Amino acid sequence: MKVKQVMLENPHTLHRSNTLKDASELYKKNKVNCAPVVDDNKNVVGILTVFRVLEALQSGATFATRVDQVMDTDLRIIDEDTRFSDICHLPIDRLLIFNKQKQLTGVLTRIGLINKVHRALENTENKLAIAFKLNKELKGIIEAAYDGIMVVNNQGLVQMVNSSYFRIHSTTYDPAGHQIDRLDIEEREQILQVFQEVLTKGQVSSTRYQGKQQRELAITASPILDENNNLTRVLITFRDLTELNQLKLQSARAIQELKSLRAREQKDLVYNSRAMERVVNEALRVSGVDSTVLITGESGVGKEVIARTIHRNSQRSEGPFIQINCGAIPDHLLESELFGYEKGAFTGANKEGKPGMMELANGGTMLLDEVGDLPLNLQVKLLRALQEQEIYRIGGQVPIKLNVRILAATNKDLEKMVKEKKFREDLFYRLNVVPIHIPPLRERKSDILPLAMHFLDKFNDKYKMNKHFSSEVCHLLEAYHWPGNIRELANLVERLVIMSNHDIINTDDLPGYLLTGKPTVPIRVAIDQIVPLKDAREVVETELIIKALREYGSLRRAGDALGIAHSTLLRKARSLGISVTD
Ligand SMILES: Nc1ncnc2c1ncn2[C@@H]1O[C@H](COP(=O)(O)OP(=O)(O)OP(=O)(O)O)[C@@H](O)[C@H]1O
Repeated sequence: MKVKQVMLENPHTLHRSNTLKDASELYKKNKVNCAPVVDDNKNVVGILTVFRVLEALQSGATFATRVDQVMDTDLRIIDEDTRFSDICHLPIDRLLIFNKQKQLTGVLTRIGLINKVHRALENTENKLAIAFKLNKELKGIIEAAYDGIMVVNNQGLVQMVNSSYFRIHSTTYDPAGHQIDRLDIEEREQILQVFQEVLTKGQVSSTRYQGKQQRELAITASPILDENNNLTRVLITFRDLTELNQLKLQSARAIQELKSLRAREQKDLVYNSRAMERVVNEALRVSGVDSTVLITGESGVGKEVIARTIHRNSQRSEGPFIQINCGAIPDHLLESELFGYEKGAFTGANKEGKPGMMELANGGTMLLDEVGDLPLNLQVKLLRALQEQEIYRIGGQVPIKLNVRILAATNKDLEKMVKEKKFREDLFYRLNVVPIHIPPLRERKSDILPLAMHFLDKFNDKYKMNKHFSSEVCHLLEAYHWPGNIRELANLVERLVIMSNHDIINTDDLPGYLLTGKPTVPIRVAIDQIVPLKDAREVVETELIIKALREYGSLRRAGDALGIAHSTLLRKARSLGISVTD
């Protein structure tokens, strides 16, 4: 502390010709106990303290006595910038304080000093109280933080941690007072890393720590600077992501379940079997991402329905769903259907040119149905379009950027086709990013009745009817092996609704092949002589095949009734010498 901070500034002065009465009045009026004495030129010539006045009065002076007769002239002049500690041993009441220009700027008096010290003390006490309150509030805030907090000084000494730190670490071990590189905690390396980074770069640094039992922490270190921008401490926070991750997982599950419920509510998607539930869940899962999906399964199992489900539940649901059946469009038209063409691209082309299906699907989803029927030259073009996400119209020079999600469906064995070089391997892998296989209806029998009822409602509505199935019909529908899958079931139900004469659809209304699908009487074979097994088999097979062909009239239906593919039936019939036309 400097003298100028504790002196009495701009003191009132006495003129040397003033009397002791003048001096007493000055002291009284200004509540001081000394005054410098100046001459006509304002030069300080002495100093007069109350004590000196009393001494003088005791020794015979009167109030009329001039001050220059009793004042102290043995002057102690101190520079105002002198440190107080250097002069505090001197007689305080008699010190005159000058500035560098040798002008009187103050006096140092005991009373003044006491007053100043008192005021300073009061001030300090106030400030201390405020600081104390602030400190308490700050501690409260740090304690209230849900994140764990650790304060480390710039030497790496941990100064404090809050209670969330203990909660997050499930520990009572207090790291305060320990060096950061010697802490006995799992994520010491990570803490050290962010701490060092803050020290070297002076910036916030973060990292993650993946601990045992899926515990995950986000660790962030931030610099604390003093008023001169020097880094004094590092604040390290610990955020427990485990809970957050679990919440995320729970919300993802909830979304998934909601989707699942919504999908179940979708009127055109009926199922009850575990197998189909798995398929639908797979579809819902992939609907959240933009990957290519290859949907496989026999004809009529619901590949398109699943493709639509994926689209409807994806972020593209507001965009178009465009489907192209690669097997139904003649090869020479397929390219222009898929990619479009520019005006005048070929004779017969529309004058204005025409966008292809892929362009129409922009922002949405495109289903390449019967993708196995795509000719090889178009497979190359499709692959390029998928990889580049852009296409050229036929006759076009400018690429058109695409944002289309591709779904492909087939009832063919594409892997086999790849081996036979009928399908490009690279395109197969590009399409088969996520495979979804839909099992045939005969492998998910618990779906048959719900589907049959669904179609019954639908066609009753359509034809303004009120038909029902007899319980036997229900059994037979369930027992049948549905080679044409759901499409076949839908067609049959529509036919039954239209054709049956009564409100109850009974077994008489069913086609014969459905009745033989589940025999109502046990099979009996009449044997009247012993013959070798091989011959017996041939006889039985021949009779059965002839009977089936006669009854059903077509190879396919006869094959269905016998439970073999029509090609097998043809081969067998020929080998047994039965004449059939394919
Ligand atoms: N789960 C289902 N719920 C209700 N209807 C279904 C279901 N699955 C399929 N269908 C209906 O069955 C018919 C055939 O389905 P879809 O066209 O999706 O089969 P697909 O496997 O794509 O056939 P293809 O291979 O012949 O193209 C459609 O009328 C469809 O609406």
